[in-house]
Amino acid sequence: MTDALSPSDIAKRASALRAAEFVEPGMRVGLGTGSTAAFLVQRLGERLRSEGLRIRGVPTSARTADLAQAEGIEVTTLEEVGWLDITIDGADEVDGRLDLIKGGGGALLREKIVATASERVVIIADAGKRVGTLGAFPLPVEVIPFGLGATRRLVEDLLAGADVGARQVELRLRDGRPFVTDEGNHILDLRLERIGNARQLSLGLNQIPGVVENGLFLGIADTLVVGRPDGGAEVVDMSQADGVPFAGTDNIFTEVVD
Ligand SMILES: O=C(CO)[C@H](O)[C@H](O)COP(=O)(O)O
Repeated sequence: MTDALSPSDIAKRASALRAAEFVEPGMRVGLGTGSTAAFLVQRLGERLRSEGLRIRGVPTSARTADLAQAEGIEVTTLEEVGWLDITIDGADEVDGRLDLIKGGGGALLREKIVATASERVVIIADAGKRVGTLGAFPLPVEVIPFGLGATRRLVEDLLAGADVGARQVELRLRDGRPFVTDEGNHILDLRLERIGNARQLSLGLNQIPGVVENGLFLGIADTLVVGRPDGGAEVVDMSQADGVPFAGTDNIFTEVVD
């Protein structure tokens, strides 16, 4: 029922509906996590019922797995299918190079594994997720519970020497207790003034023992579908930029769909 949705949810849904058109019969599909990805899973369920669309879905979280199963989608594992034809997922921030911050929903580890094991990665979002520069959204970092205090201190030390300006490291809580990911880990949210060199920061974080993965998705997304509150969507495709992932926005092919 579109009428009951907020303008932002209508835009999220519009992006998901457009991206669902990229899914073809027989595909192995990575299914993202979050409210935008939930619209995608629902749409794929509708296509299954109306067109008999048969796909194999690899969910990036337990909640997406539950939703996909409820929609009648065949749920499998990355081990089972080996590689994916397409992954469609949301994001917390997207910049002009289609670099992302993800992990607001705490699923960044599986999301990054699934996305990097995909021929094509399509990001679905409302316009509010588009930014000039990544970094206003707190950067999630997944850490194992063992030695959490020491890992946190090493993360703080890294940030002290990085081009991030003022910084704060927070352990993500849920109901007053540390948030636990599907992999049994915790999340540190890094509130940063800026992300000077995203690639360097990502590499530095991942070198710290105890850090499992961080929410910077650099050079991973191929296509961005931005939904609008009027129900239309814009497709921004990096594959049209001569395969150069960091060519900047000038070379990016943009298609507006109403
Ligand atoms: O990265 C994610 C989960 O880990 C989500 O894709 C991201 O948080 C966006 O969520 P939503 O679609 O609800 O705005």
